[in-house]
Amino acid sequence: MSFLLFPWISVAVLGVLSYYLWQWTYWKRRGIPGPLGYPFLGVFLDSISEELPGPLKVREWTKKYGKTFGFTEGLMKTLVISDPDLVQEVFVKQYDNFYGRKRNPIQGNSEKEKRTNLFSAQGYRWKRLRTISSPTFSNNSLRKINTTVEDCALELMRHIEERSAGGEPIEMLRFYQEFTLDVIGRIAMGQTDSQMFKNPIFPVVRKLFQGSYSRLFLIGAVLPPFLVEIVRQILLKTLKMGSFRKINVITMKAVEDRIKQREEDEKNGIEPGEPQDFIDLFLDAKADDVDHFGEDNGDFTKSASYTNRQLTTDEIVGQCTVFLIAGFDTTALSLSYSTYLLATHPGIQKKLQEEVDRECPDPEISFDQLSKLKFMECVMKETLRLYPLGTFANSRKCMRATRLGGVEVEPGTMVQVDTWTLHTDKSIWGEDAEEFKPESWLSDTDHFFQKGGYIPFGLGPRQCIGMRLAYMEEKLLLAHILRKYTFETGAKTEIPLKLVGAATTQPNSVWMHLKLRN
Ligand code: HEM
Repeated sequence: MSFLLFPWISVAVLGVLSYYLWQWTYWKRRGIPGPLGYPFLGVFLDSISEELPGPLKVREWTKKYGKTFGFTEGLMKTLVISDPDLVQEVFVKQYDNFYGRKRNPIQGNSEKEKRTNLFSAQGYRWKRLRTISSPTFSNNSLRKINTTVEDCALELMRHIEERSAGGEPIEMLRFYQEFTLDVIGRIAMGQTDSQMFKNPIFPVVRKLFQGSYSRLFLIGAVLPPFLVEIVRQILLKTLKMGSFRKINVITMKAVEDRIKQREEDEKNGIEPGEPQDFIDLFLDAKADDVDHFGEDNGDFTKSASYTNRQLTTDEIVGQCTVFLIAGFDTTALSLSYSTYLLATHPGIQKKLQEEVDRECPDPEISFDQLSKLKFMECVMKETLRLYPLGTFANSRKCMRATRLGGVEVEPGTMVQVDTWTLHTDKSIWGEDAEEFKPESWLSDTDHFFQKGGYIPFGLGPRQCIGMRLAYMEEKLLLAHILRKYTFETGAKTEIPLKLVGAATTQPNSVWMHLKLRN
């Protein structure tokens, strides 16, 4: 019997191998330049190499192959772009052709999962989640959580005071991660008080962003489709995805507890008060206009199971979890890069301190005072220009055949922006594009707003939903720190920063002395 099966198995294996080889030469056959890597794997080994973080490797390739090039990782094919017009085309003008985001198959099928989230969902499901979630990040909602965020900032100040009292330097990235986790824990995961430096999920969350785990995760790109689900289940039970599960369990409990508490309050005739956090806001949220979207293509039509105007418990857990994952490291990194740039540009730091002293004279810093910190905003914008974050998210999946700058793009092709190159393109930013010059955001910024030229939070309908929250957290914390301290570099500070990472880029460390101001 096995003898009879042999020819069929051989044909099947040969078929799979030939298909992999055919895909490996995909861009070459179309005359698009790019790194070939190895047969079957494409550039997968470069993606997991520790030599250079992924986004910086892509920047090197742009230098070599130009502003449009392609690469493959197993069966996944990616077109990389760094021309602002093409970015605008993909993210805005041709949004209907590119409404999915690049995803590794090991992340599962966002169409089928009960607990999908805003980051992974696409089509109608994404639109519904986005419509329901958007009010949660409005000025009105952020104003309500300003006190909680300030509480977290003041708690971090206590830890900074303790740690810096003897003149010891502080590793600021670690401190900022404690702050951002505390904020998300308190506004999206049901945490009732500060857990700074004692939160049991801190190592679990941090692990998600560590290089070795991120690299393992990338393996899904090169597996044949029939193996993806098997490997996914193994990873879910063991490594990185085990961390996802722990976070999900904590959030699920918080949401269920809140639902029970609301039911009990209702039974006892207690009037619902002001929403305390995102869980309350999500439980209250309704999308009245969700079925009035006018897309004329089939992808946005409602599937029977997701027409509910309110979020299901699973969806609330999905949203809160993704806010933790999308908001924890990004905001902490942005604060770390700003800190480094301020310490290495003392004149700019002084100017910022003067603004903070002028605009925030009271012990507490109000939501309205934050909007007066214009120079602070320039510092944050300029930081994200020089050190863009989460750049892997600045990607789209082609959903229907189209053309992009003369290149035919087939459905299933991923389009990735090389944000690092875009943000220092001399034709947009001038000859001193690599320099830190926040004051230029104060003056005529028309040339900065070349459409598609500056995308720290992405662009178009899928732009980062947490942008205003991130700015609010950063402004509040930096204002409190800079009123009291000046950042100074020391022997342990790495200058220039040593950048590490796999799918993301982060500084190896950001050691700072916090010198008390007179
Ligand atoms: C400095 C901090 C942050 C940076 C630099 C950042 C950056 C980004 C980028 C580049 C994208 C992709 C946008 C696109 O595809 O057009 C994104 C999407 C997203 N971000 Fe952020 N982010 C930050 C903070 C946050 C925070 C605090 C949250 C939530 C609490 C958050 C939640 C999300 C979500 C849910 C998406 C997906 C949006 C969608 O597809 O509809 N981010 N972010």
